[in-house]
Amino acid sequence: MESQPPSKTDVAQRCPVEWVEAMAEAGADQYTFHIEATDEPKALARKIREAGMKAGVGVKPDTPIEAVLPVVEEVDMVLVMTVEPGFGGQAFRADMMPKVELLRRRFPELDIEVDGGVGLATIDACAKAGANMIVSGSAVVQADDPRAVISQLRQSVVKAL
Ligand SMILES: O=C(CO)[C@H](O)[C@H](O)COP(=O)(O)O
Repeated sequence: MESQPPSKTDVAQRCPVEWVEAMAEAGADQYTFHIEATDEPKALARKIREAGMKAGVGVKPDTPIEAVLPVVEEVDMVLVMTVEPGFGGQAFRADMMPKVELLRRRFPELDIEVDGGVGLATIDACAKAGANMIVSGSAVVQADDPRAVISQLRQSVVKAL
């Protein structure tokens, strides 16, 4: 059987607990919820793992990183939003990099993702801060050569690991 690419789901909506089983049944490998969307992040993370997926927790720009620290031991990845969630094409928030740096210092093995405004002009700041997973929308889809951009983004992260 051909191997399938990993399937990753970011759920920014309210009531993220309602979608866990459906996403697992649909074949998602990882389920990321936003810390602002639940009062019970640890229980949600456990439910996601029990459903056979990796658990991720995201934090919006206006939320202090301290909000996710109690949950880190229960998740596989922390997503630091570098724009307000909602749509692509927004400007990268460099002032979010201290959140990434703090996480990397405290959790050397943790997967740390950044999402929003990440492209060739901003990837080095993310990589240097300690991000090892990135989401890049506009910079890739609007590029003349998307493959080359993806490759350069990847190289920047790998170089900093
Ligand atoms: O939906 C998003 C944020 O909610 C996009 O994933 C994110 O903004 C990436 O797009 P871009 O690289 O264009 O910023």
